[in-house]
Amino acid sequence: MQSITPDRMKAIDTNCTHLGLKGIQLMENAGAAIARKVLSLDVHNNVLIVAGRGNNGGDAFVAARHLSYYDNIRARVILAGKASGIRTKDALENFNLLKHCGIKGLAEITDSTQSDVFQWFKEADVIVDGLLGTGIRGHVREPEATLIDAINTGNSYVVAVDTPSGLDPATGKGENTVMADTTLTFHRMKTGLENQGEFTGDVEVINIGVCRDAEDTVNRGDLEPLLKRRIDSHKGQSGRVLIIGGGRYSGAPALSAMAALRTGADIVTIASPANVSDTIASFSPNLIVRKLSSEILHTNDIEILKDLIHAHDVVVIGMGLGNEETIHQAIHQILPLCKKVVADADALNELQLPPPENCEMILTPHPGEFARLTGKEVEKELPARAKMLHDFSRENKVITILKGKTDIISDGKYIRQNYSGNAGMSVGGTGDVLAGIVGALFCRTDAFNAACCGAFVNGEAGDVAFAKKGYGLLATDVIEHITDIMRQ
Ligand SMILES: NC(=O)C1=CN([C@@H]2O[C@H](COP(=O)(O)OP(=O)(O)OC[C@H]3O[C@@H](n4cnc5c(N)ncnc54)[C@H](O)[C@@H]3O)[C@@H](O)[C@H]2O)[C@@H](O)CC1
Ligand SMILES: [K+]
Repeated sequence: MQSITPDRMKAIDTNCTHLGLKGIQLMENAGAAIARKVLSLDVHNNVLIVAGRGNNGGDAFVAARHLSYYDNIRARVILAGKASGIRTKDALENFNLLKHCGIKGLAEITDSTQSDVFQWFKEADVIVDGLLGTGIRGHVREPEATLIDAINTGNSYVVAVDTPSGLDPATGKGENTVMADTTLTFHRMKTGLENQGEFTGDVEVINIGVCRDAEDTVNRGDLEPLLKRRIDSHKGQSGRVLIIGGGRYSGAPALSAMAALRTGADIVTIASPANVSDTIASFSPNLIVRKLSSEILHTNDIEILKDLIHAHDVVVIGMGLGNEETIHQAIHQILPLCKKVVADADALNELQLPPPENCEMILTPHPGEFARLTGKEVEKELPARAKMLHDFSRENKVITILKGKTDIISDGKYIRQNYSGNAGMSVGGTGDVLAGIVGALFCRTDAFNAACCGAFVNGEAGDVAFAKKGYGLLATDVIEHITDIMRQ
């Protein structure tokens, strides 16, 4: 089973909420599993539950409630800080229930002078460590630091909730960290727990009932980290996208550019052949257009394009270019100059794969284009289609979004599906919109995440547009609703 980062786990948790599985349900399963683990130990008459003010503490409160059912167990709870400081609704609800559970002792610790309470550490057969989980940030502060020392000082058996408190669950590094005998981590192994050792003890992965779709499909939890922006960020920091398109058509690159702007890119430039550049510029005052020398994309323009490529983070190439040998030659010379590329439409013709070294490439084919790329008919059934996409992406070292009723995205390692979108989006131009969205996101995150979230945002914006316009929706309507999805 593959390990995941704490950030990925957070995205999966949030996706669960959006699918209708509440965090408090997962918390109940997590806490009940901790209690079962305590009950399985040979000696468990005195159990001390040490809880923080986040959801890791919430899991610990649930465990305390489950343990309080047994007359032969003296379950006592120490909260790090004051009850008024409990930060999440789920944790607070579970804390409040403890009043009704006959808990044998409940203390709120703010400093190390509460010596009578510290006696509880010495009396405990088992300590449940629910101080800090995947929400830990920076060096451990008080009162958690003192409580971690107290846990480590005694001879009790220590069960860590999700991760030993103090450990960085992404890297496995820890300074002031609980030394657990066993760690029960939830849903999947975390990257920082893989090398089970002095902090973690044995690590068990516990199923807490996460729905499959929270992990296998793209949802809000994947997108949310991309919506945050530093208040002091300045122009350019949120992404500079260069669109290379147009010549045969003028609308396509403009749609990509507007979509990239609405997705939050700071600077979007269109480099387009001379015959269409004025037309493209006339579509909107928001567009910056660089006129190229010829009527089609040509190798003569490579020097101009080289400077433009260096001045942007991501190149989105292909929309409306046309399908001629001169254009293919130009594209072959352009791609080695790029670090990050989204290749769509005409750039998918005669494309040489794998991409040049140091060029990360996202492809956005529809089934017809994908059939041309692979030289094979596209599988009709979803699992076979997904495998085909996975194998293609792995062999060619690209990230691919195969557009369809269900979009499938793969980087050759993982496969994800996107359910957002609707039949109204079969209208022309929505593919150009998708490429622009993906380009803007690719400035801010890794290629696979940009591809997944791009497909999701495009489909969600299309769904809002469909609710208003039905089958009359246009690609420009999808663009208008990108901001509904990209708002926090
Ligand atoms: N739906 C969910 O989100 C679920 C979360 N679960 C649990 O929730 C945990 C994550 O919960 P949270 O995101 O609330 O985070 P945590 O409970 O891990 O930690 C957040 C709390 O710790 C404090 N804190 C952070 N860094 C600190 C430091 N360096 N020193 C002292 N205090 C610090 C914060 O101020 C906050 O009060 C997981 O590890 C798991 O145990 C489970 O209940 C399953 C479901
Ligand atoms: K913990």
